[in-house]
Amino acid sequence: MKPNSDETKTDMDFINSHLICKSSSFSVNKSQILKSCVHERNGGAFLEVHYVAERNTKLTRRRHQYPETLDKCLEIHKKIQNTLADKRPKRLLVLINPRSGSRKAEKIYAKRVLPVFELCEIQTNVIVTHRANEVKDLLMNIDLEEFDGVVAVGGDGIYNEVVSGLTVRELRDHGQDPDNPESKLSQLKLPIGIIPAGSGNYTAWYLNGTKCPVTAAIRIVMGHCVSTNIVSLHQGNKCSGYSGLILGFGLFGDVMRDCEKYRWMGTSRFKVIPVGSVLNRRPVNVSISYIPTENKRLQYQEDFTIQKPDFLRLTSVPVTNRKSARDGYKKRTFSFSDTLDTPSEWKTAEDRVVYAVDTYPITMKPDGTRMTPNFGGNTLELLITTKCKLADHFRQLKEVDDGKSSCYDFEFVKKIEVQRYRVRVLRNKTEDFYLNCDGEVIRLEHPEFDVRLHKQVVQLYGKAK
Ligand SMILES: Nc1ncnc2c1ncn2[C@@H]1O[C@H](COP(=O)(O)OP(=O)(O)OP(=O)(O)O)[C@@H](O)[C@H]1O
Repeated sequence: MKPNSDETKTDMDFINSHLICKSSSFSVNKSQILKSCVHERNGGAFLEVHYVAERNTKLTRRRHQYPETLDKCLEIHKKIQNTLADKRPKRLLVLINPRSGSRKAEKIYAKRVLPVFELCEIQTNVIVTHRANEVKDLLMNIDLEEFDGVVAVGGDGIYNEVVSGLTVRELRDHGQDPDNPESKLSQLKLPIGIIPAGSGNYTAWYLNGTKCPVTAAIRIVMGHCVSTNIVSLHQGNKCSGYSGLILGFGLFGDVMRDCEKYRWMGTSRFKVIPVGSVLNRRPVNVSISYIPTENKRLQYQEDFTIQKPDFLRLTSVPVTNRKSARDGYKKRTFSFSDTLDTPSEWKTAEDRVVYAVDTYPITMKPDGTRMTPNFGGNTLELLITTKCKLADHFRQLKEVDDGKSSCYDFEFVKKIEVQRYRVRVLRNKTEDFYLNCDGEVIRLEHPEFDVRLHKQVVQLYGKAK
């Protein structure tokens, strides 16, 4: 039976009063306990408590043993079991990219992650991939009811594959066409965990403040989730992908294409190659149109007393929540993508010659002198880098790389808060253009692409705020 919060609090006081009296310097709270077990030895007994210690941003496992009577051990153990959150996952689908980073993903999983999962008695179904896009295909057909969450072991690319696979699956399961940019996306069925074992590992780093795989594993077993946004990318009536980290056109597409050519250099390619790409930067003639955030009816997000028109209520609320929607609309069930896009909301950007057009679904916001990642915000920042001197461009990119809060305060960088945007390349037909989608290179096949924000559709196992 699920304990109520009063019982949990009392149980926790009880547990701590017993644990503290055995070791005055030690107490635990509910969110620190990984597991407890009772051992009998030489006619006596002891309670073993596995818990989490946090130092800076890193989490480590610790263990404490308490000699007690068997009855007392069993009593405390039972109360600990009651307090452990029922949202902790019990069955995980683990997808490992053996080619990630320095090809140590399998080893990292076996040595640093599996012991945490085993300790917490999590059942795992582990699949090591053999090729790119295998994960996307697999997630189309696998029985998702069998799992409480999906874990990607690798870099931002394998995370992207999991997001893309689950997104297409979600749309298909709700009778929506992934190739239609107007399709409404609801929250993905399963939370996603990321074990950093790739080259960049930015998503895991933003999420946990560290690239430590043990910390990521502990965050997964604790079951706390952070809601995050993604964007969809369409070109020529086809979905080209989804991004949860970066979608960059122009310079950032070229940088990634150049870096892919030098994959054999390992992670050092990201330090050297971009310099050459910037030196060879290409101005691109484009027309950019967008739906600005302020035009949208955002009050629906916050103000639950405002009633949506009936036709929106019936179409936008996920099936499982429709009853509560009819019963007074108590649940927060719809997202921005539920509102209607009308042609009158589109605006056109003035700039026609650009070096880069990019967006970050995890928005970087200034916090003092540094940029810090923000998950699940209401808007997407469309960053347009217009014509500028090479030296100034280098200076600005260096500030981005250093995570400085002033990195977009350059007059040649335009920042527009949007919900959606389109870029049309007014191009020279012989030139190829590329997009950087979470570190993967996508070649532009059509003169126009369409990008749309989907808010808080992904739940990531991570640090609860
Ligand atoms: N078995 C495989 N062989 C080759 N490529 C694979 C395999 N499994 C997955 N991939 C692809 O490898 C690409 C890169 O993977 P991943 O992001 O995990 O590593 P990375 O590029 O080293 O790290 P990061 O993206 O953090 O820089 C992804 O696009 C993924 O689709």
